[in-house]
Amino acid sequence: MSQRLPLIAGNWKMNNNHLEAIALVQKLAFALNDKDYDKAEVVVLPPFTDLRSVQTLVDGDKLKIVYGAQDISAHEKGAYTGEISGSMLAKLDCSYVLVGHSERREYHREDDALVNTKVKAAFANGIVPILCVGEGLEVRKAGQQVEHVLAQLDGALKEVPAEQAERIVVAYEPVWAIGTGEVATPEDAQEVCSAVRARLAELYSPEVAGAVRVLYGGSVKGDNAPGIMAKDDVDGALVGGACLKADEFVKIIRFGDN
Ligand SMILES: O=C[C@H](O)COP(=O)(O)O
Repeated sequence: MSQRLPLIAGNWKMNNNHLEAIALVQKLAFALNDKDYDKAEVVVLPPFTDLRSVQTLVDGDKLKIVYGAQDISAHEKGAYTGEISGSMLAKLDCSYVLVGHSERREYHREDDALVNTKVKAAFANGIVPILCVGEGLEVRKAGQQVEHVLAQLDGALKEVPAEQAERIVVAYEPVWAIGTGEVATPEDAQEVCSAVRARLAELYSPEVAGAVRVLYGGSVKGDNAPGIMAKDDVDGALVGGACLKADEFVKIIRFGDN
């Protein structure tokens, strides 16, 4: 049995203003109990404009909910209009940051080199990156998903030392399953998540590979979470649409237990 604590992260994407953020985190905190937090680390990833409100709420009410951001600048400071630096996120006590989400790769043309710089920027500021990888439909149809994901992983981890790599979280999100209701089967998730772990063992060591949490993301809901989470190399979920409703997110966090 793995010692890795499952991680269930809710990526709010561009949803919820700071007032709605407070309401959603309060609802979530009210619904969760100590048993839930023993079973999984619960993370929310709100938009930048919500982070200060979430920080104040989590601190003030001593909540066990952990939070982070959806992106980080590759730069530390300067004339980069619209960007948010790692040190700004660290000041807001962000524990995690998404890096290389497929929507960033698609709409903002982020490539593996930029993703690699962002991974390093996160670690430089004491923030754990949740590195997103995943193939599009054409790649899946060609049966090239493992090769594709491993190439993204290699690119993102270039020159990242083992003592940092062992803390990273990798989220396997097949692009064809994001927001489509088309969830990958537990076997599809296991195939790629186990390949990611094997590559981490090659790049670093079996210890690093054994420490890293590998998540699945893409149309995860309360009813399909238990099957996916039962797989050996799946250590949690990166949830989009279903994390916007507290009760559905709680179901995922409990993956099968009531
Ligand atoms: O970051 C989360 C993913 O993109 C999954 O989104 P989804 O659960 O709406 O498919």
